[in-house]
Amino acid sequence: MSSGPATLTQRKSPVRQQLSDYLELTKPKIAVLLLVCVTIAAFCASNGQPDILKLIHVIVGTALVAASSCVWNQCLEVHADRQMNRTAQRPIPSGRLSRYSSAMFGTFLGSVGVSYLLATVGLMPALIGALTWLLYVCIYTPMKQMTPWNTTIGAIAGALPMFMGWLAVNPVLDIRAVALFAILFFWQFPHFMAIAWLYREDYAQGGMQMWSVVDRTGTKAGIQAVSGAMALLLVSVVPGVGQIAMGNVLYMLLSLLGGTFMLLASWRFFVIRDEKSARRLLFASLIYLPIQLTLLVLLPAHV
Ligand code: HEM
Ligand SMILES: CC(C)=CCC/C(C)=C/CC/C(C)=C/COP(=O)(O)OP(=O)(O)O
Repeated sequence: MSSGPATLTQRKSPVRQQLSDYLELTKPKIAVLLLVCVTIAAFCASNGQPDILKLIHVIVGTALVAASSCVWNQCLEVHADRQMNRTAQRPIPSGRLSRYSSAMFGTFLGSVGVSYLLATVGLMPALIGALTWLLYVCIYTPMKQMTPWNTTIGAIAGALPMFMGWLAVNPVLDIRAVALFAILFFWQFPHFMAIAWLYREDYAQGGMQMWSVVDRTGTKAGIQAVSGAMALLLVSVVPGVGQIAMGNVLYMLLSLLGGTFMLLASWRFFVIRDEKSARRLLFASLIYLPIQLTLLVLLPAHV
């Protein structure tokens, strides 16, 4: 006799389920792109030749601290996450993991991560890692319930790991380091405004004060996306300035092209504001960033 759909679907063993729940808590997809950014920053800071051991250390340390911050973010947002379709099935709100064990896991990852950075790549990357953790967990996370300006703070936390990658291999931040930070900072506005629009009902349900919630017409989210994309276009050209070389000219031209592509997708979203234009903008943002980062490593001759 058939015992129903449970026999048809492959269930994970309890141990595998727990492991995948702990992994899910760390938001691994965001972490991967963040670690690509850290790697690019280390390449740019060392004219394409980073000390490989230091690079590995900063990647491992940043991964641990970023994972910890994501775990703690979810420990603090259980009630809101339970109200939102997108997040209700996460390990803590769904009851698969307890808040206590998750908090212990997050604390463990964070302490090991900061100590590891301190021991392997020095004070500054460790300090920025700890500061980023505090900004994301203690300021951005509660701010989401208070004001739409939360995204600006979240974007600072999202962009600071660029400095961690840079400082792991070069003690001096220069204009290119600031440009890398600015590229990642401004990129987050089109990236997130598309998401904020797509999930506006969810965010409202969870009490999150996003621009798409406080202004239900979507005009303000659209303006934030377009303004972010404009600033992104401008700052993305900066790393090519400084030398008249073939690579630099090509870098600037391709950056202008990529920036225009992001600006057009943001503008289209601002004007149309429907599901399709928002999905396209989100997709464009996820394609644009790795390409722009690759250009940064390959093309400009560094002064
Ligand atoms: C204000 C800052 C940011 C906010 C509020 C934000 C929010 C989000 C949200 C809610 C999603 C899930 C969308 C979905 O489920 O359809 C997402 C996806 C994603 N974000 Fe962000 N993000 C921010 C910054 C960043 C940064 C700094 C990175 C990495 C450099 C990043 C990388 C990604 C990636 C790779 C995805 C797609 C992964 C997936 O499908 O789950 N984000 N972001
Ligand atoms: C080194 C270190 C500590 C790095 C951490 C930086 C980090 C994880 C940046 C991500 C940026 C960000 C605001 C993501 C969205 O979180 P969200 O809470 O809005 O997403 P959610 O609604 O899906 O939970």
